[in-house]
Amino acid sequence: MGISQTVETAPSIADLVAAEATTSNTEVLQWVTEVAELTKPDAVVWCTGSQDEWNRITSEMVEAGTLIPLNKDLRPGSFLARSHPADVARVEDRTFICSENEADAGPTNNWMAPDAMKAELMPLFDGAMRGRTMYVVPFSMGPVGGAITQLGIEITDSPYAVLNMRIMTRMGQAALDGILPGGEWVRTVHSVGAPLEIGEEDSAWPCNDTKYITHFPETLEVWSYGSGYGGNALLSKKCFALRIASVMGKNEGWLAEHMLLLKLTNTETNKAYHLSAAFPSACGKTNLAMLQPTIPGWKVETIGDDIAWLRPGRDGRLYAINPEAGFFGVAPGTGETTNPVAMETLWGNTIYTNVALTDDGDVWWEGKTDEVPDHLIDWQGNEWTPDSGRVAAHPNSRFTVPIQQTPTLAQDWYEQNGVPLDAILFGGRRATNVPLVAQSLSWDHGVFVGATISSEKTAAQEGTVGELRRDPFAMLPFCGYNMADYWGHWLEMGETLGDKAPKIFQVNWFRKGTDGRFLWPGFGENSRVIDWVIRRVEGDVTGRETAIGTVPADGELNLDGIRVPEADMAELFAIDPASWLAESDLTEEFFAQFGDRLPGALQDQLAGLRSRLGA
Ligand SMILES: Nc1nc2c(ncn2[C@@H]2O[C@H](COP(=O)(O)OP(=O)(O)OP(=O)(O)O)[C@@H](O)[C@H]2O)c(=O)[nH]1
Ligand SMILES: O=C([O-])CC(=O)C(=O)O
Ligand SMILES: [Mn+2]
Repeated sequence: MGISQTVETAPSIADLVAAEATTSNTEVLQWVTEVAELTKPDAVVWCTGSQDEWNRITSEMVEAGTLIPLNKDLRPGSFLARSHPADVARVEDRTFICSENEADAGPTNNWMAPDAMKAELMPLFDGAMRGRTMYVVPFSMGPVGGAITQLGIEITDSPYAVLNMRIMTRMGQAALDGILPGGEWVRTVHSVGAPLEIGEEDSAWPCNDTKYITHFPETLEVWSYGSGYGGNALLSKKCFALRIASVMGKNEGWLAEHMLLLKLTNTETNKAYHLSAAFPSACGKTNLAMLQPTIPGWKVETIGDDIAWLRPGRDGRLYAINPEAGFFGVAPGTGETTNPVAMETLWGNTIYTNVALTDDGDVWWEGKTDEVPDHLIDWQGNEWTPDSGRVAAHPNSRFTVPIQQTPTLAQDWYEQNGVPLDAILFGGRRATNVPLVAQSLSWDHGVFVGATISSEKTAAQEGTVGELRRDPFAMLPFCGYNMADYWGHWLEMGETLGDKAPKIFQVNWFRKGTDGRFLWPGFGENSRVIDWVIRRVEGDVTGRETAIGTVPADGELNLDGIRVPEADMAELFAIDPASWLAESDLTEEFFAQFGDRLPGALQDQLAGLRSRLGA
């Protein structure tokens, strides 16, 4: 039903909202009505998450030219979307934490006072959905009713966002029914910021040069304007599940983390372990989550690839869930040899964004196959041949696919109350300095290690690829409050967990030789590192203590069946005190910006490191 129909008594916006409403919760109805009155859409659709709804929206988008259906025999139920060439990644400089007090956002976030931000946003949202349909998308992060689960609603004028949300979350009626009067839920609003005049033709990827990704942690709201790209538009993901949830967790005694989650089973003893790992964007979470061990003795199953919520359980251990229901993964570099599990997962029902199209209606990206096709349509819709001199797929091109298609999915993904964690890994992309693996000397030292992670920039955020930046806990762009308070919260969690706390390790798959090649083969071979990690957890190996942590002693890392030259192995574990001292100076500078909010325990850890390095 549209308000553009020429009847004398055009229905009011409130009527439009109420007519199709699938809830009687007055708080929800009132909020949806307010947003509709502000944004002035032509129509309102309450999403139920049904297959019919999916079919209808995909057909409409194919007709509008926004989605290209892929060859049904090769990729059933799958589509390609090409974004605007300037709307391809998260926009961190346009991302704001709008807490009442600036100090609560901390020095690593852009901040604006909530009232000031709302005053800036409201004129933009006023009429932003004109000529478009407003979708009301209820979703659950985690199994509905679970101990760690949270609920939210995204209002969006992007059907692309709706389809992605249906894959990425438990979206639909059950989530809406779970929102009880007076209950806690997160309100998120998204507009591509491209209202249509009557008769104006739409573009395939509407967006706006002006972009705002704004978070209001005190009122549990997200307002996102101007971008259709995943991390900016799928508000369940980085906006809610990390930025807002990290604040909820701080207040309620849990943690929202940029972590993959996996289950490991020792095939001899049948004992199961759970491990989470925080690596910055495009630094290997999806790959590790789908690890295919190259050594015998381990079965690896996937639980999550990007976000984990952690909460102490009744038995005093730390429990984790993957709040999401799909993967929004980096396409380039994903291939049969690097990540066969992902390739199998992608058999169908997938939305591809900014990859290349083959002549037979399939998708391609750099690294998908060894041989490069002779002809493609590139991510911008142009003819492409291998001598075009440019990439066929955007470096941050992505696939969105339901987690349930993963052949290695652990039954634990369905666990209402999560899985107990045995180990936590922190990592980054470091060409130098950081060894392949090192165990932290204590929980506090582990928090220090997490707090001081730096990594080379990737294509997942705008900016210069390769530049080294601090990315504490891989949360630099995702922590919704003062990072120093966040470290304090982690330190407190260690006190709460005591000797039931998971063990903390640092890893680096990306160390390079002077010739620029990776020293470690990575991917499936990372199982050798995980194997050592679990043997440390069990106390089966002693390791060798160094200034920066405990590394495998000679012979402890299983290298059966691979050939890494001895010189490379030595370089992978080389710890150069001079460069670590130089790094300590940078850490001191980095810490200084937090002033007296920096927990004293981290200062102590820095002093301890320097003294172990012989300073
Ligand atoms: N050399 C090397 N490259 C790796 C390894 N694991 C992953 N990569 C590459 O790193 C890139 C990103 O990997 P992903 O697993 O998609 O990264 P992610 O952390 O899930 O990224 P986000 O979805 O942005 O959070 C891909 O190009 C991978 O091929 C590894 O062990 N060694
Ligand atoms: O948020 C996104 O757009 C994709 C992602 O996982 C990341 O960048 O970490
Ligand atoms: Mn991520």
